[in-house]
Amino acid sequence: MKVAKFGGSSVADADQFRKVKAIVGANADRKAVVVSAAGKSASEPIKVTDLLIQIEQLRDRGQDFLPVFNHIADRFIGIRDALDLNVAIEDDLRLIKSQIVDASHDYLVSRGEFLTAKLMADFLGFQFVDANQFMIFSHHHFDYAAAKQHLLSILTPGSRIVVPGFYGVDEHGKTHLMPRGGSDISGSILANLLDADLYENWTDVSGIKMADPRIIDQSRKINELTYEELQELSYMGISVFQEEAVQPVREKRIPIAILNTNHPEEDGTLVVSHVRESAANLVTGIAGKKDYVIITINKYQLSKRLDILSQVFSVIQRFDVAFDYLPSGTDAFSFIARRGDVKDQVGAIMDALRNECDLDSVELAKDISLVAVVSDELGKRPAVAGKILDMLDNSQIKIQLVIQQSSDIKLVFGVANQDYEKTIEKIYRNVNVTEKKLRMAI
Ligand SMILES: Nc1ncnc2c1ncn2[C@@H]1O[C@H](COP(=O)(O)OP(=O)(O)O)[C@@H](O)[C@H]1O
Ligand SMILES: N[C@@H](CC(=O)OP(=O)(O)O)C(=O)O
Repeated sequence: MKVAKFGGSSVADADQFRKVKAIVGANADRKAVVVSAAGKSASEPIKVTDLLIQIEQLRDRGQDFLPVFNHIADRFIGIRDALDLNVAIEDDLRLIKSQIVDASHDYLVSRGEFLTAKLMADFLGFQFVDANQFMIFSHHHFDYAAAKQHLLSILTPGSRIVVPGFYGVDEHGKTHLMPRGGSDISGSILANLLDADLYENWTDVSGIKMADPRIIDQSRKINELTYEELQELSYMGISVFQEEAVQPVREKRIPIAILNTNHPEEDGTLVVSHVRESAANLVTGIAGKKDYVIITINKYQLSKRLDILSQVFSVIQRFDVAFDYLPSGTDAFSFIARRGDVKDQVGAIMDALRNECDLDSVELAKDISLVAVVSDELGKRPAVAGKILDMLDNSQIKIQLVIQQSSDIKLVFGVANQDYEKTIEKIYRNVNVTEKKLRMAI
């Protein structure tokens, strides 16, 4: 059997619902469907999830949230009426409206998936199974054993189900929201629980492109890639698949197919444990994110000074800042974090490091982008990394740092924010032009 997850863009309006029905109806193996909340469409510039977040913000500021709520309600009633469904969605909307004043963040923001799944279940003629009946989290970890037991008690032989993505329930019976993009995780967990043969992830692009299609027009599609490569690309910013959604299917070696709801006839991307020789490229994908800050700590023979390292870490711990990378050398190490995670604490962190730690110097670099080149080949053939560095060396882009972990499949460059798009473009064009030459040279 297959688990099919449809993203926000695939369920944004009645026309998209019809496409989903055609896809699901085309293969009887599609027995479990997971949906996100209605997303952006030509006439709807804001995802329902973001509208729900707006409601929460307005509520917390004591402002009127009803116009935003009414807009959401009209969207769902509009889809219901356009599809001629019998679901009494007004009852659900009335209940949600009455709960807004006291609702938790997780409960309120999860309602988009709940309402979308209710409509989709009716439209497909499938059983609606609420995620709070079996997506059980215990102390922030997913409880596979309990979840499977609950799910099996709900399913009847031959049942076909629709499940809302993005949330589950915690050990206290409260709604547990996953990170943004979390319906991908729900689908992956469901595929694991049901031992699916395939996890289909339906979105608005025909597979994963080698580089962000918003930067590289007509970017080449990745036909096959490994779970590990996908995880690295997702971590580094491709929004098409949530990073934490890889592990549940990887564990059971369930392949993932990334497919296009608007063009179901097109081949997508297949994610597997091992890529066929004929499908492998020297560089699988390029991804990145803007707006990092880098704090570099310098101290003579730092690698031998555990006392100093512990002073530094106690400062970092006090500010409770998540970091993405921690490259180190003999006399220095850098602490690389997203600007959003550091917020406005950078000045205070720098002061604390200078005042409380016995360092030679502390440096700060802001407005840095990280660009990652991901490929299984990097681990196998280190010369590929050298060739890519050569290419950038000739391109007038100032590389501020390079990170390659030993057995890694990823090479990360730090560049100024203003060089972000140019760096991706340079690597993309050069890799494509020289792929054949590189193959011969190595
Ligand atoms: N390398 C890439 N390949 C394909 N899509 C990408 C890539 N990087 C970023 N994207 C973006 O990811 C989007 C799909 O993800 P998302 O918006 O989460 O879809 P959905 O609404 O289906 O969940 C695409 O529209 C595309 O703009
Ligand atoms: N609706 C949630 C969860 C999700 O997975 O959405 P999407 O499939 O549209 O990325 C979000 O916007 O984060």
